Amino acid sequence: MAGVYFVTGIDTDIGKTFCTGLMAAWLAEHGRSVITSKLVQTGCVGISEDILAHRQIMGIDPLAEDRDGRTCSYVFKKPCSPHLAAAQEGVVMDLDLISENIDQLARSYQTVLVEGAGGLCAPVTREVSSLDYVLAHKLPLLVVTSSRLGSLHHSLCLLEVLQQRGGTLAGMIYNRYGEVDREIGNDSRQLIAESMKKYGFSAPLVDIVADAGIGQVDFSAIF
Ligand SMILES: Nc1ncnc2c1ncn2[C@@H]1O[C@H](COP(=O)(O)OP(=O)(O)OP(=O)(O)O)[C@@H](O)[C@H]1O
Ligand SMILES: C[C@H](N)[C@H](N)CCCCCC(=O)O
Ligand SMILES: [Mg+2]
Repeated sequence: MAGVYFVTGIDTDIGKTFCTGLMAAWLAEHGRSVITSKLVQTGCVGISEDILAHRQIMGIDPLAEDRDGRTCSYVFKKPCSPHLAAAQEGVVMDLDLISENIDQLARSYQTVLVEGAGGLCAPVTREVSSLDYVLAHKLPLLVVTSSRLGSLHHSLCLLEVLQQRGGTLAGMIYNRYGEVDREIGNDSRQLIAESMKKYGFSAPLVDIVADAGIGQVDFSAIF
């Protein structure tokens, strides 16, 4: 399906950038025109480091849209939540500018994958969370979760809040990176799959192994 997807996660550092790059590479490999975007980047200067990582995984150079800031409207130096990083630099973010840039990308590409900052409920501004933004723009969600310890709690909270707030789940990605115990990893996956059903979500749950390359992934259940 074509369109704009919001890639979020159960937490920061969970593999959103890795999985976004892989999904974009997979879509391109399957003939789709695709671009990635980053809602807001913190922790670097210049071109968003997450966008650069997406391009590396996609095997392409940075695009004109990356250099002119259309794929990431705001980049802040402090490696923290966007609301604080922006305040530190005296910037008031214009969320309409962000969505105008995303809309513009969607006019030129079949699929736009927008990576969020942090987990789904993390703040973008002091008032607006990623989830608020996603619901306001009716964006389907691709949620990265993982087999690492602690993911069960975060995953079940996310599913509960998504059900309550009425979000659209297009897919869950089960990132096996950092898995230390196969039995725990398999059981957590099973429990997350059962919980998705319990909360009324029929979206696919797609596995990603550590260091997965394009030949080891299949996102056809999502796209
Ligand atoms: N399946 C994987 N195989 C190999 N490395 C991985 C995998 N998943 C994540 N990583 C690595 O783990 C680290 C954190 O992942 P990543 O940067 O994708 O997280 P993130 O959710 O995008 O974080 P942020 O909230 O900062 O955007 C990175 O070094 C990334 O390359
Ligand atoms: C700097 C870091 N890698 C992320 N890009 C920002 C994570 C914000 C998380 C906010 C929080 O949930 O406390
Ligand atoms: Mg990232």
